[in-house]
Amino acid sequence: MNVSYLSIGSNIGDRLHHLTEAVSTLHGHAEIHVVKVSSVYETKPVGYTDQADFLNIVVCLETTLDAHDLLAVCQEIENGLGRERIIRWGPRTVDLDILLYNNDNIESENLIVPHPRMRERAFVLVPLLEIAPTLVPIEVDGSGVMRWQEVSDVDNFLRVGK
Ligand SMILES: Nc1ncnc2c1ncn2[C@@H]1O[C@H](COP(=O)(O)OP(=O)(O)OP(=O)(O)O)[C@@H](O)[C@H]1O
Ligand SMILES: Nc1nc2c(c(=O)[nH]1)N=C(CO)CN2
Repeated sequence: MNVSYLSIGSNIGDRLHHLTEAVSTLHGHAEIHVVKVSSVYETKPVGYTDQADFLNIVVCLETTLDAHDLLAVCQEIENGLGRERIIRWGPRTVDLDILLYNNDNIESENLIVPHPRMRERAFVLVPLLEIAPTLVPIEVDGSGVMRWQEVSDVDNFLRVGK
């Protein structure tokens, strides 16, 4: 089973409805099981700033789809909810980005994973931290390539004090 994390954002129309529809369509797919959904965060637009605030979430899912087929499902959901691509980083009814797919590094023409801008985006990192607090980026042997992996040995930690 493959594990993937997606970032989902919306800043047009009924933003919460768009997020809910995206999650329920993912979960309704025969080859996708949504495991965790973060809280909903209202965030200031990043990149192109002259647009409305976003609602953002991150979801964790298990899937038998490969990463490219998962991207196709994400794009079908975007199109189904009326996504139009007019301005780069501009307003959208819904946007689904693949952040991580297992521990894979993918660089194809239409898919880069881990998502190349995820480490600069608080609207990604804060909900990701909420649902995956032991997932950390670790550089592979000084190569500049980052792998996100679970830190080990946390099971025996005991939180003390506050
Ligand atoms: N990890 C990824 N997740 C989703 N799309 C990706 C990914 N890597 C590459 N892409 C490609 O990026 C293209 C543009 O996607 P989109 O229009 O949603 O970009 P964006 O969300 O506005 O910007 P950003 O990529 O910075 O989040 C898509 O057609 C897709 O093929
Ligand atoms: N706050 C916020 N800003 C963005 C978002 C987003 O989802 N939330 N998505 C973008 C392109 O993926 C660009 N800017």
